[in-house]
Amino acid sequence: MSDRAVLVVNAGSSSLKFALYPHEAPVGPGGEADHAAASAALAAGQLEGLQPGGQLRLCPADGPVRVLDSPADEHDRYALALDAMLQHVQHAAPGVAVAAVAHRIVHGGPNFRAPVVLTDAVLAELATLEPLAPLHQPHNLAGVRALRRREPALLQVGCFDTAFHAGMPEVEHRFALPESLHEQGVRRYGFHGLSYDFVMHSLLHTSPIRSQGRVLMAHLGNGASLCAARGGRSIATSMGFSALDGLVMGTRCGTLDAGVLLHLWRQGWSLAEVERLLYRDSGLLGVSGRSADMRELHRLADAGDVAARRAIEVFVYRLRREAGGLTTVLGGLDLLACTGGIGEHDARIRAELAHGLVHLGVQLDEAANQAARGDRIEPIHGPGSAVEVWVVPTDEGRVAAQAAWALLDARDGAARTA
Ligand SMILES: Nc1ncnc2c1ncn2[C@@H]1O[C@H](COP(=O)(O)OP(=O)(O)O)[C@@H](O)[C@H]1O
Ligand SMILES: CC(=O)OP(=O)(O)O
Ligand SMILES: [Mg+2]
Repeated sequence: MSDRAVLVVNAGSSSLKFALYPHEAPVGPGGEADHAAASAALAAGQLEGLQPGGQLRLCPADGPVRVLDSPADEHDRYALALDAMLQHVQHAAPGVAVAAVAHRIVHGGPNFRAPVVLTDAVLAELATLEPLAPLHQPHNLAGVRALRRREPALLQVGCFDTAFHAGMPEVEHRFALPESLHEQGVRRYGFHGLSYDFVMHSLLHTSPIRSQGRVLMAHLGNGASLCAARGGRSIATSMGFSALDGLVMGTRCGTLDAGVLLHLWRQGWSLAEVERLLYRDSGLLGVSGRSADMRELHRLADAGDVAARRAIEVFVYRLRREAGGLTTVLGGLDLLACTGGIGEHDARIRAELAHGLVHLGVQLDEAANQAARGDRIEPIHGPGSAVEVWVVPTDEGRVAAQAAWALLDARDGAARTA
């Protein structure tokens, strides 16, 4: 076993997911990583209760939950939680040194199109993007700063959700707004890029030809988006300037007529109230008035709850509508891939999406769809389907770890030749 590993951190508003990955040599014809052959994470889990007033807990992926002290001061909370995480990974992988920490950072803005070492200057620039992803960016950066305070010498690397979409054509990333705003960076960026990168590389091994054709990837989790890819690269995506656009999400509204915002402002809503409405009180939660969790909504809808059923119907309708638009951009469809918590586990939503694309020749193997558990990559299309359909369990952490290793290897190489 390798004696060095990269710790991947994905910090959210109340929890921080972590996983420790050993060194993985890039393999495959183009030097790309073979996700299918990759070894498992050496340790994984999450810290919960990071929000003020929360009960801090360390929840290892394969062990009992540890309840931690919960100091009131935010810096003390982070310090205590990170101590517990570092102790846990040292215990779970004895003798393995953490060579770097790779962070999932959702917004890289116009300038960060590849993984980067997180210096103070980089952090300051990334902080200016916080208003564009208020559910994610402030927490992503808080994780970096807290680790920096605790381990100042540790190399920290930022890996951006937006980077996978950096090559989208201009017509896709431009808003129909004046040039001056475009120059300020008001454009579409796209998100969930680490997930799409993982899915695309996974498909390259199972469907080497079709994965390079017209591919639609559906990342359906708490946040949700679609990505159209050709030649393995993103050419269009449903999320835009911020992580609000596109599909209906757990608590986010997705695409919204900007006239609604003008209407609310005229009614006297404050900026904070509008932000809260769009990011936290809308989506599945807003429409149902019940829950942001798709499992819970199915349970309620099956028991006859009309509002829960309506939320699922709006989610599915908008998913199909957006999928239709992107397949037109692609000029047809060779492969559809489903990932994220809902995409991996929810056979009913997968079927709803696939049935909305029958006109393109999508045909499911209904039994295979029902049987797919999201624990491995597997096909769910029928024998006569013109389009391959795959369930792909995503691993954003592995993409971040591989990016960090590439940076570390390049540094080691440069140090040897210096
Ligand atoms: N077995 C399941 N069946 C249906 N939905 C599921 C299942 N497991 C998770 N989900 C849904 O996935 C969503 C969370 O997705 P996930 O990708 O885990 O979220 P996050 O964006 O926080 O990483 C929730 O709506 C949850 O209900
Ligand atoms: C960008 C985004 O929405 O991420 P998540 O799905 O993790 O909330
Ligand atoms: Mg997610």
